[in-house]
Amino acid sequence: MGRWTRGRTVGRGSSATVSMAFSSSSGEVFAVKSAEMSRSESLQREQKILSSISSPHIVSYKGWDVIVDGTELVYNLFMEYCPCGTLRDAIDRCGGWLGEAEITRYTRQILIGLEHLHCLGIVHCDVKPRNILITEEGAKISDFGCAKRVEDLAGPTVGTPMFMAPEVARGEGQGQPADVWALGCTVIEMATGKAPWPESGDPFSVMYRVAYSAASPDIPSCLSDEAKDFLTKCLRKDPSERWTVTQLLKHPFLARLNSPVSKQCEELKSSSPTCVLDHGFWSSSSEELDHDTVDPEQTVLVNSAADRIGQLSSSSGRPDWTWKEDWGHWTTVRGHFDELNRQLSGTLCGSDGGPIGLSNMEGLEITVISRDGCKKFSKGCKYREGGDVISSAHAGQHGGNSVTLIPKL
Ligand SMILES: Nc1ncnc2c1ncn2[C@@H]1O[C@H](COP(=O)(O)OP(=O)(O)OP(=O)(O)O)[C@@H](O)[C@H]1O
Repeated sequence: MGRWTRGRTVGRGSSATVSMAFSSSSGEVFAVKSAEMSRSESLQREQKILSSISSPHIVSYKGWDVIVDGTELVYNLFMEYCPCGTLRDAIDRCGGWLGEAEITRYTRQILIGLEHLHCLGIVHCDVKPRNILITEEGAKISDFGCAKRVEDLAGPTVGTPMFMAPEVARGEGQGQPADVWALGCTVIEMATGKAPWPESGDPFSVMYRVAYSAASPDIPSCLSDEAKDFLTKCLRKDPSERWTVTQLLKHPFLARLNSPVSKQCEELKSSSPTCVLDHGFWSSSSEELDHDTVDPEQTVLVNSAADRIGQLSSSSGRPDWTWKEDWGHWTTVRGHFDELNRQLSGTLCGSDGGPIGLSNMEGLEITVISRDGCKKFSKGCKYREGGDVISSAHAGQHGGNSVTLIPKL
């Protein structure tokens, strides 16, 4: 990647921090996922997997490096920057659930990405809306920190309780059918705004229920018959009976790409707040995870033997679930962005390549580049809000060009 500059933090997970970044040599904007070298094992595993795959529906790999930060070595994984956030953010922006046409489109795109992975003998192991990124080209699978090759499936079980297939929750194995189950759960979250088992409480109860009860996730009644049938094929309890991604890509549900949103969902949507997409990508606030509670939608690492779920199951010999200590949380950038965007609309002027006036901004030095040509327009502009807030912005008065501001650190 050559010389590059770190920008605004756009997300934090349990293992790493993701920031925007900017290449000084090419002008390219990309994302960098960073972890201290001593805690970068999962990031390095992610690098190995991501560097071996290429699909329009998987986030693109751009390289890696190690840098010295003070006394620490930091491992960095570079990938394409996805400016529209995650699928969970998209659900929130649209008032809490998506219409069936959007669900169909995203589901097909996720399946295309999964088919590529599965053909290469890789299991993602943590498919969920928070790990699907949205770009202008649609949905892209991201976060390969839990991914495994089928020949290495013996390692610890990983995943997110509410999206775990029964065989995974029982500790019996985590093959490609587990990704299909998690895709079914993702469809449920797109349709209802909630992951399956919303009433089950803490993650241990969720996993116990998934593993040992006869219950299946509720199929949203607002979905069409084709969508419901698609879900039943994803959510078969026996992994050997679950459809494969290749079979699912041929399911009639996905042939209905231009179908109207089902009536009940349409009614629900029309009685909900206006879709905030109308107001621009970054105007809504995102959900912050509560650090003090264990969130069943958070990725967990499940080690060996039998304590916690064993307490719930009352019988011995059941698997023990050990959680990652460091839960991480989302960083909200949108409040800052809104302010930044307003200032930009008022102050940007000139045409492509011409001068840009940002004179009423003070504080952080920034570089302005266009998103289309990644061309530098101006250096040393000042941004009033302070901090390293920078994200993509739409500058209406700048010939309709989108511009990206990169902090000069
Ligand atoms: N390429 C990207 N472009 C834009 N934002 C991204 C990108 N990759 C990640 N993010 C943001 O950073 C957040 C954390 O990234 P990611 O899920 O990969 O981290 P993690 O540490 O592996 O998380 P987890 O706790 O699920 O293991 C994402 O949810 C998303 O909001």
